[in-house]
Amino acid sequence: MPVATLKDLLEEGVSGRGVLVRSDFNVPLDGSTITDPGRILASLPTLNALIDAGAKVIITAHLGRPKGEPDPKFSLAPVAARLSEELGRNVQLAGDVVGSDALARAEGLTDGDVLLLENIRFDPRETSKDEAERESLAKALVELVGDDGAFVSDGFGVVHRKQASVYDVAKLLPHYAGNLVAAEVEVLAKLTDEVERPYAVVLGGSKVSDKLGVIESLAPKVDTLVIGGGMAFTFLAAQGLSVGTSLLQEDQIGVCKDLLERFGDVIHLPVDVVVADSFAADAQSQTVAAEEIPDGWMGLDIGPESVKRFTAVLSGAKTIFWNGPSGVFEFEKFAAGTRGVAEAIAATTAGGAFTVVGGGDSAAAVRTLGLPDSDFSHISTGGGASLEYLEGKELPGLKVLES
Ligand SMILES: Nc1ncnc2c1ncn2[C@@H]1O[C@H](COP(=O)(O)OP(=O)(O)OP(=O)(O)O)[C@@H](O)[C@H]1O
Ligand SMILES: O=C(O)[C@H](O)COP(=O)(O)O
Repeated sequence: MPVATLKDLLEEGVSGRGVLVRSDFNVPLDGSTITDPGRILASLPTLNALIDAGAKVIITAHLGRPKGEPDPKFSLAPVAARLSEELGRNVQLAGDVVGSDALARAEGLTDGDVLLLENIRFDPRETSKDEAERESLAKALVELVGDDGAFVSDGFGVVHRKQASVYDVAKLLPHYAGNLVAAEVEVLAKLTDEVERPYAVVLGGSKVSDKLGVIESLAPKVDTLVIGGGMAFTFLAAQGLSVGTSLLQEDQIGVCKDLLERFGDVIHLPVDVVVADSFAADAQSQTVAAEEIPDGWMGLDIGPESVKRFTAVLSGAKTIFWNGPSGVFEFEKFAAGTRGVAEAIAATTAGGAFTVVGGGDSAAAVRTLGLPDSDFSHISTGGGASLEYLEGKELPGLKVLES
C-alpha cells in the first residue's frame, strides 16, 4: 500500500506548522565523541527540506539502551552539537523528553527552528509493552507539535520497533515517510524482489538474542550464511565446543543445534578465533582453533583461517548483505577479522556484485577501518531493521505509515 511521503507534506505546506520527526541518532560513541556520524548525515535531507519550508522542527530520537530513566551517559548532547554544525544553525537540546523544558522550548520555536528532545528512552513509556502507556507518551509528543502538527518517520534503523515515538505517535498525527525511510526501502526491495544469486548474508555483532531469530527465516532464502562476531559462539557451543567466557546465549543453544541440523550446508562458522583474557583494548590475546578456546578466555574476533575461508565462500556471490562486525573492531587488536570480511565483500562489489552493509556499528566499522563507502553498493542505516525487512517481516514503523 502506498504511503504519503515528505514530498506530499511539503506540497500541503508546512510553514509555521510543528513537525515531529523521528530520526535514528543511535550513533557509536567513544565517550562523548561520535565515531561515525553516518546516521546523522543520512537524516539531513529530510531535516533541511523541512527547515527550508519553514516548519518548526521537533526531533525525537534514542541513543543506546538506557533503563527508562535519565542517564547522562546516553544524553543526545553530542548529537545536538554535531547536528548544529551540519545544519549550520543552532539545534536546541531540551533538558527532558516531554517535560516542562521541552514544552517551553517547543512553544518558543519560530519558523525554521530545530529542537531536539532528550533521549526518548529516558521515558519508560517509549519501550513499554503496554499500549496505553505508549499511547500516553505519544500524546505528550503530539502536544509539542500542536493541533495542526504532522509526523515524519525518518529513523529507518528503528522502524522494526513497536515503540511510542516510532509507531503509536503515527496513529495520532498525519504521517509521512521521510526521505531516508523511502530511500532505504527502495534499495532493500532489490534484495527481496528478484535477488541475483548466489545470495550471501554475513552476520555478526553483539545483539545475539535479537538476531538469532532472523537466521531461522533467512537460512532457507539464502545460498550462504556466514556467521562471525559475538553471534558465532552460541553456534560453536551448539556443536559441543567450549567457548570460555565468550558472548553466549545459553537458552538458544538448542535453537542453534536445530539450525545447524537443517541448514548445515548453508551456514559457515569460524574455524579459528582470537581470544582475550579480558574485554579490553590491551588484553592479552592469542589465536586458537575454534575447538580449543581455553577456559576463562573470550573470543573477540575471528581468526585468519576463518577470514580465508569466508573470503572463498563469498567470492562467487552476486548479492551480499552484511550486518554485524565479525569482531570487536573498536579495539585494534581485534579488528583484523572485520577488516578481512569487509575487504572480501568490497572485492565482490568490484567484481559486479550488489552489496549492502547495514547497521550502526557495521557502517562505523567500514568507515573506521578506512574503507570508502564506494566499496559497497549501499550502506544502510538499519541493522536489525534491514534484517527484519529482508526476512519479509512486517515492520511496525512502516506498516503504521500505510494507515
Ligand atoms: N566476539 C564479540 N564479542 C563481543 N562483542 C562483539 C563481538 N564481535 C563483535 N562485537 C560487537 O558487536 C557490536 C555491534 O553489534 P550490533 O549487533 O549492534 O551491530 P550493528 O551493526 O550496530 O547493528 P544494529 O544497527 O542492529 O545495532 C560492536 O560494537 C562489536 O564490538
Ligand atoms: O542501532 C539500531 O539497530 C537501532 O538504533 C535500534 O536500536 P535498538 O536495537 O536498541 O532498538
